Parts: sequence; C-alpha cells; structure tokens
Amino acid sequence: MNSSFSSNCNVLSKELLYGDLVLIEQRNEASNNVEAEVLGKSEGFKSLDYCKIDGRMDRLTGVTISDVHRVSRKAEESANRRFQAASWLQNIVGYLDISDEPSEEELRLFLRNGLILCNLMNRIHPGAIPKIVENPLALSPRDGAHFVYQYFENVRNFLVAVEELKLPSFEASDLEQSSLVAGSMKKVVDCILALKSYFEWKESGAMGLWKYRSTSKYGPKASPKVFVGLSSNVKHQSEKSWNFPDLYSSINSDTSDCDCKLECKGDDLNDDMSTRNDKTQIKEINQSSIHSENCGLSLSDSNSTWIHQTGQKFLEALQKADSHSFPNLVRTLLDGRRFEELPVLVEFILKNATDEFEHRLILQGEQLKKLRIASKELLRREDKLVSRSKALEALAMGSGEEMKLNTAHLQLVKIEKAEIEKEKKRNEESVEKLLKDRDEQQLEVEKLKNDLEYSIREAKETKHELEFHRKLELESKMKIKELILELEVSVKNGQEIQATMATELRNLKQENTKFQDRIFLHIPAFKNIRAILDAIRQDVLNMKLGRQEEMEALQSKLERLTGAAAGYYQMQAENRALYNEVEELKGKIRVYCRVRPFQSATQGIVDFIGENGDILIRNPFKQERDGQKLFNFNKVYPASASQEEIFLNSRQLIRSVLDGFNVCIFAYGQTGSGKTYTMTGPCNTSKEDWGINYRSLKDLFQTSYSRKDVIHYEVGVQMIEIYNEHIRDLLVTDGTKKNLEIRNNSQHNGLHVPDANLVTVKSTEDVLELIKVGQKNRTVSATALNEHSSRSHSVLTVHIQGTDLVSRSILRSCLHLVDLAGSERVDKSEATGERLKEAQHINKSLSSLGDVIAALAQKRAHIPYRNSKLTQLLQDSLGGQARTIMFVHISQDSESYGETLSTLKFGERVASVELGAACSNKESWEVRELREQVFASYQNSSSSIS
Ligand SMILES: Nc1ncnc2c1ncn2[C@@H]1O[C@H](COP(=O)(O)OP(=O)(O)OP(=O)(O)O)[C@@H](O)[C@H]1O
Repeated sequence: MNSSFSSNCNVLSKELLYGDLVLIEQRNEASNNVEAEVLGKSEGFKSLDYCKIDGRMDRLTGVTISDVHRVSRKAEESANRRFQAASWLQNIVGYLDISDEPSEEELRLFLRNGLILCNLMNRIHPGAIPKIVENPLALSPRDGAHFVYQYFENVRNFLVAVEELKLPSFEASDLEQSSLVAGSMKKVVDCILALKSYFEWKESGAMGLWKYRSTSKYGPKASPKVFVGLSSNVKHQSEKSWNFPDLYSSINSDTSDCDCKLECKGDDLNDDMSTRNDKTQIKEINQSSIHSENCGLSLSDSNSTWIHQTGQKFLEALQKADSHSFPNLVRTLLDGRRFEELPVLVEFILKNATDEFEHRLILQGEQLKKLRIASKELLRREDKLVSRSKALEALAMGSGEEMKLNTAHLQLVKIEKAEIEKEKKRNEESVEKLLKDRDEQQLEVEKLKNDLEYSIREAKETKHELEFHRKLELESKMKIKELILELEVSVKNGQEIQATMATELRNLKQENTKFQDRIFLHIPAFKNIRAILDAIRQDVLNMKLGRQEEMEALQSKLERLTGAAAGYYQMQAENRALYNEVEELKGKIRVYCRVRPFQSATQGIVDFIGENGDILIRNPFKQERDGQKLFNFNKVYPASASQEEIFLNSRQLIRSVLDGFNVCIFAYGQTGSGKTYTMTGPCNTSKEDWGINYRSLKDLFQTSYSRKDVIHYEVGVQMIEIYNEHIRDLLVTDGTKKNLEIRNNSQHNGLHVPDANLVTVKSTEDVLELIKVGQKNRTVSATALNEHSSRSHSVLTVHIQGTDLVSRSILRSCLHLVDLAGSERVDKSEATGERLKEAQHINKSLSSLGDVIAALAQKRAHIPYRNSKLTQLLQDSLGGQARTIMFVHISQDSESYGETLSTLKFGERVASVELGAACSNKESWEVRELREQVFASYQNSSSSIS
C-alpha cells in the first residue's frame, strides 16, 4: 500500500467492489477533498495509481471511469479463469485442499512445489515426467536452497513437457512472485487452461481441429483436409505418437489408399503459433506429391505447379474472404485453367472453402457461448449491485458523513449499473448479430456442400468423357502413324516413278524432235493430199445423201408392199378357212346347243354330251333306257363352257361379214335358258363375261384395222326390237317408242328397217355405249321364271361397207345378232294381263319361225315368211344366201324336261334346213357404176311421171 495514504484511509473490500481492483480513498483534511487511490492488480495497472477525487467520483484525475470498468472487467475475467483452472485441477489430480475460488496468491502457493503440475502432466501424458520429487523436505530438511532446487526440479520438468507439447508456457519464477505483483499467475493459469483444452480434445478422440486461442492442431482422424482435398482418404502415419512436435514438425500420411504423401519439416516453422499452422498447411501442399492412378482424380504437372504457386495465396485469401467475395476469388483462381484440370481444382477449392466456413462457424459458436456466459454474469452482477445499493441506502440512514459517502457510492453504483445495462444491451445485439451471421454461414455451408456434390458428380462425368476422348485420341494417333508410314512408302514409290518418267520423257522429247524434223520435210506433200482427200470426201458425201433419199423412198414403198402382202396373205388364209367351212356347211344352218348351269338343285336330265355334237337326254319320269333320247348338233356346249369358248367357234364365220357375206346368229330357247347371257352377257358385265355381240364387234374392228391398207371399212349399227308384233328402234335417246316398218331389201341402202337409227361406229367403245342404250330401251320384265325376262326379240344389225383400195370395188354386208324372246308355258310362267299378252305374241312369232323352218326343211314352194314380223325381218338370213348360226339353249333341270325336249327338236329341224349357197355381196366398181346409172335414170323417170 502506498505510504502517502494516511492510516485512516477507508479501504473498501476488493471483493465488494471489482474483484482484484482495490479502491482506497481518503479525505484530505487540508483541501477537504476526498482523495482516492486505485490499486489495479490486473493488466493495465502494473503500479499503484494515485488519483484525486474532487468531491465527485466520476471525475477522477488520471483515471477515467471507463478505465475503472475495463480494469474491473479484466480482473473479473482473470479471476474466472483462475477459478476454472483450479476446479479442473481438482477434477484431474484429485481432491486438493483449496477453495473453489482461490486468490492468485492462494493458487501460487498451492502450485509452487510443482508436485501437482507434474502429476497433472503425467495424467495427460502418462510417463511424461518420470521422476517427481514427492517430498523435498525429506531429502535435506536443513538445506533451504536444496528445497528450492527440488521445487525448481519439479517445475522445470513440467515446463519442459509443456514446451514439448508446444503449449503456452510460463517462467518458473512466476510461481515465486509475491502476491503484490499483479497478474503474475496469469501465464500459469493460461498454461493450465491450455492443458485442459488439449486434454479434452485428446479425450474426445482427437477429432477435428483443436484450437486453443491462436494455437490450432489437427487430429489424426480429421486429417488436414485442406491439403488433401485432392484425396479424402489420407491418414496420418501414427495416431499413437500423436504429439505437438510431431504435429508441427511433420505430418506423414499413410499413403496406402491413394499414394499421397504430405510432409513438413519442423525447422521451417515459424515460432508464431497462429501462423505456424497455416504455414504448415501450405508447406504440405507444396511438398505433396499427388498421384492420380489410385485416387481416380489427377493433376497434371502444370496443375501441381499451379497449386505450388497459388495455393498459399488462395488459402490466405480464403481466410480473409467473406461469403460474398468468395465467388470472385474462385473465378480469379480458375481463370485460364485447362478444362480437364477444372474438376480437381474445383474439388480442391470447395473442400477448403467448406473447412474454412466450418471453422468460422465453430469460432462463432464459441464466441456466442462466451457472450452468453458474460451476459449471465452481468445479470448476476446487476442483482448484486441492486442488493448493494439497497444496503448502502440503509447505511445512508446512519450518520451524515457516512451518508454523504454512501450517496457518492450509490451514485457510482447507479452509473455503473447504467453502464452495465448498456453493455448488456450491446451484448444482446451482438449475440443477435452473431446468431444471424451463424445462420447465414450455415446456409452458405449447405450451399457449398451441394455445390461440392454437384461438382464431384460433374467431375466424374467429365473424367469419363475425358477418358473416352483420350482413347479416341490414342486410336487416331495410331491411325495417323499408320497413314504417315503408308504415305512415306507412297512418296518413295512416287519419287521412283517420277524419276523413271523423267527419263522416258527425255527420250520421248528427243524422238519427238526427230519426228517433227521429218514431218516438216513432208508437210507440202501432205497438204496436197489433204486437199484431194477433202474433194473426194465431199463427192462421196453427196453421193451418200442421194443414195439415202432413194433408199428411204424404196423403204417406204417396201413397207407399204409388205403391209399389203401381209394383209393379202392373212385374207387368203382366212378365205381358205372360210372356204373349208362353207364346204362343210353346204348351205345348212349351223346349230349349236348350249346347256345352262343348274338353276335348282334337282336332278339333271342331260346324261351325256359328246365331242361330235351328241347330247343324250333322259326323261325323269321314265325308266332309264326307255326315257333316253339322243340329239345331234354341230356342237354341244356343256354348262361349264366359257363365253370365250362359245365365241371362238363362231369367229371365222362372223369375220366373213368383212368379205361381203351376210351373217346371222340366233339365240333360241325357253325363257330363262341363257339366250341374253350368250348374246350380251350378264348384267354389269366384265370383259371376261362379254357375250357374242361385244366380242364380234371388237373382232371386226381389229380385223378391219389389220386390212386397212387393202380395204377401207365403214361400220354402222342398228338396234331394233319386235315387241308385240311391233318394230321399235332401240337406239332412240328421247324415249319415243315409234312403230317402224320393214321394207324389202331392194332399198338403195339395203336396209330392212330404214327408219331405224343407223349409227356409225369407229371403235369397240362406241359399240359398248350403243348397246348400253339399246339394253336400256329394251322391254324387260320380271316373270315367275326369269327376273329379267326379255319380252321382245332384239336384233342388233351391223352394217358393213368395204372399199377395196386397189380395185375400188365395194362390198356390202350385214351381221344380224338376234336375241329371241323366250318361249314360255303360260301356265308355268303364271303370266296374266300385259305379261300374258306379251307371252302370246312371243309364242306366236316363235311358232311362225317354226313354220318357216318346217317349210324350208321340207322345201315347200311357199314359205310363210309374212306370218310374223320376226320371219319377215329374218327372211334373208333364213332362206337367202346368208350364213346362219342358231344357238339353242336348254335347261338341264328335270322340271324343264318338256321345254328342253321341244327346244332340242326345234333345233334339229333347223339343222336340217338347207340354205342357198352363200355368196358375197361384192360388186366391181364398173357394175356398181352401171347400177347407179340405172337407179338414177329410174328415179328421174319416176319423178317425171309424177
Ligand atoms: N351359261 C350360263 N352361265 C351362267 N349363268 C347363266 C348362263 N345362262 C344363263 N345364265 C343366267 O340365267 C339367268 C337367265 O338368263 P337369260 O336372261 O340370259 O335367259 P333368257 O333365255 O334370255 O331369258 P328370257 O327369254 O326370259 O329373256 C340370268 O341370270 C343369267 O345370268
């Protein structure tokens, strides 16, 4: 205590006010001022300070009130740390006879002999201090110096062990200091708390980063990820021998997993503990050799150099960087790096960044904890102050002097309280801020982790791609090598060839020169020869042209002659065939019999059809032999015969119309037996089903075309029907049904029904159209026996006029294609009314036909042609010099046996009719001219008579 203070100074209990702070005040009698001395034993008050208080406590001379607060706070912190150290010592070493809150002096005395410290060290590191002097007094009780030495021995051993651990240490003399030297125990307390922290870290398995104030270490399991960010599998060499010298001087990594080795030499380490660790990390980066094969990721040499050069800068910058400037930092680092290096570098950066942010979070957590403890302490102190102020107020009730003093104290306390409240508020604010920061940083860390995972995935994909590209590159290189080799060979060959060619070219040039010399000699002679040759060539050319024209003229003549000859030969052949047929016919009507397919599934009545025209019919109502009847015709067609087959047999006869013969084809038979089918074909007919009408006209057009160079043909068509004994034109387009007259064939144009339309046709298509019109106009009705029964006889007449192009003679002929109405048994056809009338007319005209045929067959003198329109119309064909074919149609159904029998009998009768020998209606042009003159004079005379 300072001697300037009088003995009656009022010393306030240090515990009462500010812990280690001692405030001594004294009233100066002379100045009547209160003088005070502030004794600070903590930092900042190394010696006694003297201050005068001019009546007011907040105007202390030399020492401000905030100094007092600062010192007070430090003293309190220091006391707390001391209590903490003492409490931990008790826990580790066992019960010690020391108070819970010892003063510095108390603690110093307690630790002075070094025994407790040595035991502590051995507890942390068993065997660290092998020899401990347990009882120094026993060795030499009278030798005080020896005691000191023995104490010093223990303390020195302890300090050596601390040094080895590179922990904050103190001087042995710190334990010898008097209690009046403020803060002498601070270093001792620091050392014990550092040991505590290290011990706890070690006890927890040395996981993660251990940090005591500025000193930090890495545990063996939490290997320095920063350095091995390139491989997370690195392990330290020896977990057992894990101590601080080892930690700082070298970190040997077990490279069994990825062959990474990290080393750092202790000599290079900076003494400053705070920077040493970072430098060690950088060193490890610098000295690390990274092998790619086992780790799966690789760094090229240049990349490794990049890490050497920029790794340190990056880590330093990273420690300074906040979360906002981090992306810029990363961009700067990656700028200009090669693509294949990016995955590894990104992983490196992200891992370091994650560690750094985690570290920051831990620090903030610790800070937060401390702040919480501080605010709790402030609350506690506030309570204390309140109670003190209450006590002071009670005292103020005592004496006046005391009251004054107490009032001053009270004021001081109030001011202090206000300060404390402010500080508390500040603390709360900083706690809030820290919490906010921590949340933000946690979010940042989460984001970085996600980024890291994404980058790792991308890095793997990129790696696969790179491998694939590398493979391709290798293959390409191989191919290029092969090609280069081939090219070299080719170049070599080319050079050889070039050399040979050059030699040959030289030789050729020499020869060429010689040859040209010779040519120059002969050029004038050559020119003469060329002129002669040109003249000859021109002559030959002219001759050739003349010959060519002659040849072309001859050719066309020849072609015409060949065509004419061909037509002539064809006609000759046809005529020959016709001649044979005519011979065969000998003027008789040809009769073909066609059997219709079954109409109903009854038993048939046709037993046999022979090739020679025989047909055997069986009476279904009689015994086999008795009921059979044999008929013979020119040909019999079974039900299976096709339309084509039917036509082919008649074709030659039909063609003879082009030679001037009249031809007539009848279709006869009972109703529904297939007459229309044979002549026209079925409804909606296709080409295969075409009947004789279409086929005949098509054939006539084809034949006339083949003869076009010999004869010019004109073809006209008439189509009429005989319905109920009236003749109607079927080629009317206006629907009129005018009855027409039959004229005799003496008419000029030879037409039997001159008033019927005669339509000129030039092609089969024209005929098809016409026949369609005719079919539409024909009277057809449904009867019990035929759904589309023809109720009239239809006659399609094709008129032919041919002019012989050579002889100018003319031929006229006609082809009658007659589809007769079907005979029917009225009782069977159940016809009544109009149908009955039609049936009667049909039957009547057919019986007239039968009569004519019978008369012709019997060669009677009178043939009753005029009995019906039908016989009248066909007079020429039946009795004249026409070629006639009659198709008799029969049904093979047993129900039609009667009709079939009468049809066959009729056919047989027709077959027996002998016609006059057919003759062609050809007349020479002289005859024709003569006839035309006669006809003209006849007409003139008749007109003059009228
Ligand atoms: N040979 C055949 N093959 C297949 N079907 C046939 C044959 N002959 C006739 N028909 C069919 O029988 C039915 C009657 O034939 P179609 O009309 O030709 O007889 P029709 O003798 O002309 O009768 P109508 O005298 O009553 O006019 C038709 O449906 C026809 O298609």
